[in-house]
Amino acid sequence: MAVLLQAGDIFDFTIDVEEGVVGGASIDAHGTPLTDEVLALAKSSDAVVLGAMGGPKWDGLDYSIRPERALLALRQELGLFANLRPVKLFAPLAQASTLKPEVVAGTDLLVVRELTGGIYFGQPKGVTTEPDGTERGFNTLVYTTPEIERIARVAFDAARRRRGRVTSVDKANVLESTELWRRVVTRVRDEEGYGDVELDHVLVDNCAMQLIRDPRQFDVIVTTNMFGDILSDEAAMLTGSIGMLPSASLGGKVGMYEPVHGSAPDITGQDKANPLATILTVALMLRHSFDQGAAADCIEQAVERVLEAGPPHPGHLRGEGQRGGVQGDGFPVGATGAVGEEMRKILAERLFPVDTFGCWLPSGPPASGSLSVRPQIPVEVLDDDSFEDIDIALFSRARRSVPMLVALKPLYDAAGITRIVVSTYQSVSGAGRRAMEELGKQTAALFNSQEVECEQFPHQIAFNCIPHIDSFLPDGYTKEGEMVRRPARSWTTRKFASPSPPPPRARARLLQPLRIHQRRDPTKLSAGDVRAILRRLPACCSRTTPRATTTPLATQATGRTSTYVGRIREDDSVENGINLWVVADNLRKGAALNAVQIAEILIRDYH
Ligand SMILES: NC(=O)c1ccc[n+]([C@@H]2O[C@H](COP(=O)([O-])OP(=O)(O)OC[C@H]3O[C@@H](n4cnc5c(N)ncnc54)[C@H](O)[C@@H]3O)[C@@H](O)[C@H]2O)c1
Ligand SMILES: CC(C)[C@H](C(=O)O)[C@@H](O)C(=O)O
Repeated sequence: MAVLLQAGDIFDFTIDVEEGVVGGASIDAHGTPLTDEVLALAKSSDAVVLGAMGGPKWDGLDYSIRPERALLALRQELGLFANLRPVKLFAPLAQASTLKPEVVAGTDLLVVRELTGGIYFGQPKGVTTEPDGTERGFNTLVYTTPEIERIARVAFDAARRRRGRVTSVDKANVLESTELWRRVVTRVRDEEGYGDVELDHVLVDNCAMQLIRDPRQFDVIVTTNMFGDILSDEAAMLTGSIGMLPSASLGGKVGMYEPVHGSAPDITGQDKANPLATILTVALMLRHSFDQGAAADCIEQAVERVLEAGPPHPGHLRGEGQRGGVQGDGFPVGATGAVGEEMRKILAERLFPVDTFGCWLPSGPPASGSLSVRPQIPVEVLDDDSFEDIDIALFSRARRSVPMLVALKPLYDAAGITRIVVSTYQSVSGAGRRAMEELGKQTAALFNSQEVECEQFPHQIAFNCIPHIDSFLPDGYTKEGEMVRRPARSWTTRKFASPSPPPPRARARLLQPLRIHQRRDPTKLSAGDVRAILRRLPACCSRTTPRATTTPLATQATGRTSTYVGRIREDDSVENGINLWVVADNLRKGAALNAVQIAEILIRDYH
């Protein structure tokens, strides 16, 4: 949901989301895996995203009311006969597969699985008892020509958009129904104008072997319901984890989008499940059902960049919960402060590859209850010996200039900048946890008509804006102003102007909007040029608002890693001037993430 909402934010679309309960949760609540209401809701939607269902709790139930029946019923009721399962190795995960990297490198195939026929739905089926007491279980593998024709067309059409090659997988040497499958697929190719698509037939047992021998030989694999189920789980391991595989079930009016994996009951509640298959499934939905190809591309690129930034340990990808990369310890310093807390969250989110985490405090014992991390991690006081046997120590101070420079660097590279005039509006969070607590206390006091107490700030900060931050330097500027100027100066040898007016401390809790007047020389950039340059940055670095007049808001950036840039205008008060409005999460982007990203680069490039 968070990915969907954020994609909507960036690409300016809204998708109304309603949730329905299916599978085990529905059995528990309503005694049936799929209620009429939820089926009607699915039918009246434009698309359905399905979470996995099933688990040992319901395994003893009669087949007709098992959780998985909901899935099969939805597929059948929605007419979703074509299940597309793209199997693409993200390059950073070549090492994550249990197969050799040189075998899996370049894997990019599509399994087109027939989804509403075959042995899953064939009649008769069941378990009967013979007169002598012997039990007899049976299912029927049945396919009709129309069922095979329509899935063959899907495969040929898909191959035309890819590398033009279809491998049809069957068991025609033994099973009559799949001998029919082979004949019909060949006829569709020859008689329906798909002569440009290369077709070959492979027996399923051979295909299972070929997939792990040389996956690059495959482009599109089209196969029956059960073979598709099995081969796609096998193919998942080419990508490093079953937690990487999305799927789209198509064919009816409403598309359904399902990660390939199941409910992973063996890792329930352990915070180890890989969410990327579901995230990539949302991308497929945006592409196929909502014509939002750009948003889908952006999500897929974001996944790739996350994997590039810090290759997670293969075990963690597969849900084994190990961490690797650096066989040692990682310690954030000052980890109980606001920045430290944010840094710990980021380390966990990005599966930062170290064996163990600990936290250092610059001095004194941790205040009781100040560490709310789960799982509990050790906190030590920093001393002269602290760095012994430590692989990575993360230090961070809030850098007001970081978000600003994210936006300015590409403009500097493209056209040069001679002068920047900055007005920064900074949040209380930049002054640390105690300052944020003071804001909370003062706000509560004011609402209760009580006197406010000022300890962290020289003046009341709640419902106020203090027009300077930090102490004054002899030249009349503040230390905080210097913190904006200094990094910008070191970034380029050119001269930068002083912040003007002096940066005020605003009462917003978390965010740090920066307003930049920028003049550059010698190349002239229009507002459109600037927008185009910033749009080319990866979404995880910077986002421009969809319309020229939209101003990014503090609330938009809260908890996000991007720098948001909007209201890009030409400034006619100076030659070649540009005005930008830049917003970022002060703690996350300006302070905590930076140190973590630097550590990730160190591990990636130098470890
Ligand atoms: N679409 C669905 O709803 C769906 C699909 C497959 C299985 N199932 C159901 O799920 C239950 C468990 O089935 P299973 O164990 O055979 O298959 P599974 O896919 O749930 O798990 C197989 C293995 O892969 C791991 N795994 C699965 N998803 C993962 C993820 N996102 N990240 C990391 N590791 C992951 C699991 O921990 C497990 O070790 C069964 O009840 C089955 O019917 C549901
Ligand atoms: C849970 C089960 C019914 C389902 C299937 O066999 O289709 C699953 O394995 C899948 O791959 O989606």
